[in-house]
Amino acid sequence: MRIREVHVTPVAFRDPPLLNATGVHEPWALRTVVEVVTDEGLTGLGETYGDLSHLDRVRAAARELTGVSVHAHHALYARVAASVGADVVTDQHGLTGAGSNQKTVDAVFSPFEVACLDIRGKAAGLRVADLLGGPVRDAVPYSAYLFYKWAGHPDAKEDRFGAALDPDGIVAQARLFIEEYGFASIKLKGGVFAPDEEAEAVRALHDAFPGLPLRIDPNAAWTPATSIRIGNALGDVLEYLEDPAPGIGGMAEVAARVPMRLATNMCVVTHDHLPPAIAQRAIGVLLLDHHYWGGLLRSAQVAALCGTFGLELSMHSNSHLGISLAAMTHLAAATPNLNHACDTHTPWQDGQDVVAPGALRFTGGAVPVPEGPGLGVELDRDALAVMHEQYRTCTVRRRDDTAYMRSFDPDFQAKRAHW
Ligand SMILES: O=C([O-])C(=O)C[C@H](O)[C@@H](O)C(=O)[O-]
Repeated sequence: MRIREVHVTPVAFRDPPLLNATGVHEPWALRTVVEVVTDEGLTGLGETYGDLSHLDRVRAAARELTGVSVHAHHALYARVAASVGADVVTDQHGLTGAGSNQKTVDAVFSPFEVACLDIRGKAAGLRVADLLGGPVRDAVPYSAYLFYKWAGHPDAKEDRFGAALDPDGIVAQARLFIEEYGFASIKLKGGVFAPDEEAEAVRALHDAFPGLPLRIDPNAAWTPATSIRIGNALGDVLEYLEDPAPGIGGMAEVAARVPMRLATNMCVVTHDHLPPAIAQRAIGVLLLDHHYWGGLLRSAQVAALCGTFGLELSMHSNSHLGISLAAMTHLAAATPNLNHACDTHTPWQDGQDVVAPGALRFTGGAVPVPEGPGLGVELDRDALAVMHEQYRTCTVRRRDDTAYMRSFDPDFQAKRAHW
């Protein structure tokens, strides 16, 4: 079964004013939907980032894939690598990679690989989780992914989540998420306010939801010294501390002096980062992400490596749509050594999606593995057209830590602490 054509469609959906260490989420989140169509008329779906340089690379790769078998994983990878201008190399363990361009190639390859697995599942009447070795859990637990947040942009309609700018606001947001989705663990995106204020919010969550596993992720905005201080102050409360300080060296310094494991989706994001991170004992938990680890099969290889080296596993997310949620759920369901609830931005989509409703739902904070063959989700073409039109016409597409944030609150930058 060979690839006959590939459609690449950039889309935009409303993203609320969530705050993180680099600024505020755009009013629009950008994604790219990939449809791979075979000579037998089967279509597979993939989803990836929507920024322009990545989109250009995905489009260039798409043009090179006609005629490749959907079963030819390595040939597909080689074609994508060539389109990015990288040579495929095989290391002493037989693992293929793309040398110094590997991170770029892996990210471009991912949506095509997911789409081919979707097709292979549809052709065989099997779920993607079955193709990955079979699910070891029927439903995948996700965490309540909390953000400090403005109430809403003055130009946008008010959203139902309201503002969260202090511990009370964060606890109220958690309550909403838990009531609606049943989440049984909580992650707070930090790096926005002073570390001690954020630690106070974590304490408030601990008091409000005793027993629920908690994490905070300041996206490497803290120095190692601050990370060590906050890590020790929250030693009795955190399940893990995510990316407190920058770099493998910084993380290793912190890891040696705090009681909990450190997790990352920032300092270990490609194969080359694993040996130094393991040698320096910089991390205890890897946040897997098939969007940049090169799709589902390559992520499963990384998961196995983590098992070998005693690293625990969780899963990372950026703003995403249902195709990615389905892919993440199949991967997590078929990963025996996944130890922690996965991240997802799904609640922040607030119902906007390119997949038809019904196949993906949260129950008790978990998403049951979709039942249909392949990914088990269908494209909603009307929604795709609307979101593509939004992409074509939306104007503010870039994070701007000054102008856009000042449009919410002229004093915001002055209020930001320096750590
Ligand atoms: O560290 C993380 O979890 C992320 O990088 C996920 C997202 O990019 C998060 O920071 C966000 O959406 O602002």
